[in-house]
Amino acid sequence: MPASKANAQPSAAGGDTDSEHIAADICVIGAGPGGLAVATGAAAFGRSVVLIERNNFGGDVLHSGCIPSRALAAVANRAHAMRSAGALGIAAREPEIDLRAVSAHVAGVIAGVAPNFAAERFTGLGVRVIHAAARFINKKTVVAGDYRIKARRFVIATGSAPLIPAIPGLDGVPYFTNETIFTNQERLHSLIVIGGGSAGLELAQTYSRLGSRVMVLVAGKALADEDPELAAFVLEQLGEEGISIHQDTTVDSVEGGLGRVRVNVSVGGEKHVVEGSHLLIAAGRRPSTSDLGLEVAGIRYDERGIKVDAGLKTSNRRVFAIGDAAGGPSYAQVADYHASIVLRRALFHYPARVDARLIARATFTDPELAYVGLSEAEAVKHAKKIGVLRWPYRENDRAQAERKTTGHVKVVTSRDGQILGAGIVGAEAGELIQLWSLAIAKGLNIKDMSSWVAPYPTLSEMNKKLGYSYYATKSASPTLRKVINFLARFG
Ligand SMILES: Cc1cc2nc3c(=O)[nH]c(=O)nc-3n(C[C@H](O)[C@H](O)[C@H](O)COP(=O)(O)OP(=O)(O)OC[C@H]3O[C@@H](n4cnc5c(N)ncnc54)[C@H](O)[C@@H]3O)c2cc1C
Ligand SMILES: NC(=O)c1ccc[n+]([C@@H]2O[C@H](COP(=O)([O-])OP(=O)(O)OC[C@H]3O[C@@H](n4cnc5c(N)ncnc54)[C@H](O)[C@@H]3O)[C@@H](O)[C@H]2O)c1
Repeated sequence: MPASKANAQPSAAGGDTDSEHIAADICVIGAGPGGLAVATGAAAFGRSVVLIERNNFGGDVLHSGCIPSRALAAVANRAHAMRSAGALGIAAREPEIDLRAVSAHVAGVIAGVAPNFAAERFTGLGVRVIHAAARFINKKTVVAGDYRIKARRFVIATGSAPLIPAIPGLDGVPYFTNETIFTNQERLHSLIVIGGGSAGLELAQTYSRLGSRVMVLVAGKALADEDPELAAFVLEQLGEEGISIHQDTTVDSVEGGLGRVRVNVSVGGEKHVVEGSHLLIAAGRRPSTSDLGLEVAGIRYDERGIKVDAGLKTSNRRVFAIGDAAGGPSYAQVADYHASIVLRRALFHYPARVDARLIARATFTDPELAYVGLSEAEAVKHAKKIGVLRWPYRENDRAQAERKTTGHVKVVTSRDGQILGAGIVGAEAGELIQLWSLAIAKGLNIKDMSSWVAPYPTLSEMNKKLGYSYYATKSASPTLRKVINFLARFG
């Protein structure tokens, strides 16, 4: 998109006594990871950018998602390490947890990360920042506070909010969501979690390790979007830690009050009551699309999000939608990836399209669960014959040294070895998956995965050894297969 000289900086066009008129190349609505990445990229290429945020810069990532959940989990995991230190020869002990200090730690981490998301950082790049709620008033104009913005392109990056299921009685019972739980300083004696996705299970394990008795209620299967073979490791570990996970459970109603919650459920036609002191709703997301004036802007949407094509264009050709607002998988890296596509399209007219196979994801339970590319079930549809390779953590020397032997690496290939998908469940899975992300992005063959030298002893060696094990699957001789598999351990 060419930036006319007149538009090199957002300009006050005047003409209306009540509001300032601004003309810009790009107007971004929402300052979460998606919106900020678009604003940064467009400003870096000299485009005039208006960025509108109605709340805090940083969106869910900084205030109510990724960062506070990792910070709180860090405390919980340290507490768990103290309780389970016996295996390493250190006297195990029950940690004394000061929840006020924990809360200060979480706030401190947010404060430490906040400068990366601060409004001043973006004004410094030449972005014009408006603190107000944005709304379209026609197909070409957005109003925000006292401003009317006309732009060549608009980018909706308004994210999502917790989905609160229509459960009878819920209105009358206090509950946490991700927007409130991270500022909690109260001891949660027993926590009922409704929802068995990433958010529900990460928080279930965190609170369990902080000392709460935790029960998880799930409408279907827990971690239903993940490879069941890998998810089973996570569910088993949570079970071993005393978290009760009730799958295929219908929540009929909720009753009670502060410190005393009763959830009436049905499982296979039988009625049960689950009681706890507190309730957390982690039942999915609702895209933030209301009050945006999408109808007057001619932008189609439904309850899952704004409708976009593979290039993230909405039904209004001037407007893109990205990240959680555009439905699809809800991850910060998706919002960021979407931003890169919009930038290529809007700035360079490059016909970039979303390729879902490239998006790696990780659930940060212990063990972590990470995946990239096609699942085994999807791969079967994609390629007539597939190969599945596995490498267990217990065969890795570093995993043995650190007593982190739970889990395995699993890779799905085409018949000729093209890497179609990879999943890892175990320690540092979110880090280890990244090599496979690169392999898939670059179209590598599984044979390439044995052509590099890894430092010893590292967990990353598992990725390489799995590459070697491919040769064993190709050998017709059972003896040779055994030899290759044996040698792979030393490769
Ligand atoms: C508990 C939890 C943990 C998570 N952990 C992870 C994780 O570890 N890794 C990961 O990748 N993802 C994680 N996510 C998901 C991740 O937070 C989201 O996918 C990501 O924040 C989406 O980014 P976004 O830019 O689309 O929207 P958001 O981050 O939601 O930002 C949208 C912004 O738009 C603003 N806005 C909305 N409407 C308007 C309006 N009308 N006018 C002006 N501004 C507006 C909002 O105030 C907000 O600041 C987690 C989510 C939850 C709930
Ligand atoms: N590590 C990460 O990257 C990370 C961490 C947390 C959240 N997230 C993202 O944030 C989003 C929100 O996470 P989430 O776990 O809330 O959503 P989700 O959609 O992944 O899971 C929702 C869960 O709630 C259950 N559920 C829904 N309604 C229910 C009801 N009435 N009764 C019982 N169970 C019910 C579903 O069966 C499912 O298990 C997800 O899309 C996820 O990708 C990512």
